[in-house]
Amino acid sequence: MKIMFKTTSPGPAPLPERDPHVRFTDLCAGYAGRPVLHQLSADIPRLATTALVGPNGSGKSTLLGVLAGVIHPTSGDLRHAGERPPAFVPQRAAVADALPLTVRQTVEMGRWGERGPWRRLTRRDHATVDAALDRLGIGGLARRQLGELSGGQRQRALIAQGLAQESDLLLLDEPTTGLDPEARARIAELLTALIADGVTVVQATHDLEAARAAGTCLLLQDGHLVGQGPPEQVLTTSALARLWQSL
Ligand SMILES: Nc1ncnc2c1ncn2[C@@H]1O[C@H](COP(=O)(O)OP(=O)(O)OP(=O)(O)O)[C@@H](O)[C@H]1O
Repeated sequence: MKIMFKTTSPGPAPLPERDPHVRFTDLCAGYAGRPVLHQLSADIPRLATTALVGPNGSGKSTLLGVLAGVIHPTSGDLRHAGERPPAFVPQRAAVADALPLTVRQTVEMGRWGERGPWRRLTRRDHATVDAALDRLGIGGLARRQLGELSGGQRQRALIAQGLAQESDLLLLDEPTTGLDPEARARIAELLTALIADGVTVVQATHDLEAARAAGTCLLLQDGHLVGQGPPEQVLTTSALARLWQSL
C-alpha cells in the first residue's frame, strides 16, 4: 500500500526503499465524537520492531488501528512504503472465545484478503497456512476448536493468522499479555526471525522486557507522543515513573 491517507492532493510520493516503512506526521485520529490521538509524528523503521508503550487508554490500539487502515485519521499525513496491506493481529481478549472455529480455519482466514471468504483456497494458500501453523508450533492443534485452547495457544493461532497474510508489516496488539515467560520468549524469538525474513513489526505492549528488546519505542500518554527513539533512551526510569505517576 503506497498511501493510505493524505490531507492534500496530489499526495506525496511513496517512501523510497531506504526510508522508514511508515511515516506519519501531525496525525490525529479517534472515534465518533472522541478524539484520541493528537498530532503524532513519527517513523516506523523498516525491518525492526517498534514497541508502542503507554498506560491503559493512552492510544496504543488506536494507533495500531490507524496503521492497519481500519481507523481513518481525522487529519495529518500517513505514508506506507510496503507493497502489501498490513497484517493486523488484534488483542486476544478482542476475539470471542466462543467462535466456532478450528485453529486451522482461524489461520485460513488470513488468506481471505487474497482469496475472499467464499473462494476455495488454492494449494499455495494451504501451503502458506501449513507454514504459518508450523512456524508457531501449533500444527498439532490444527483441528482443535479455538475456544478450547489455552491463552498462549490461542495467541499463537492469531499470530499464525497474521503470518498467513504474508504481509511485510505485522501489527500486533499485546501479543504477550498474560503469557508465561517461556511463551513470551518464544514469541520474541519469532519476531526476531520475522525481521530477518523481511518483515517490519509494530507491537503494542505492556511487557517492558519486550519493549526493551525492540529497535524503537513510541511512548504514548493520553494520545500524545511523549517519547520516541531507542528503548534505552525512551524507557528510562524517570520517564516511566512520570507516565505511571500521572495516572
Ligand atoms: N471503539 C471505541 N469507541 C470509542 N472510544 C474508544 C474505542 N476504543 C477505544 N476508545 C477510547 O480510546 C482511548 C484509547 O484507547 P486505546 O484502546 O487505543 O488505548 P490503549 O493504550 O490501547 O489501552 P490498553 O492498554 O488498555 O489496551 C480510550 O480512552 C478508550 O476509551
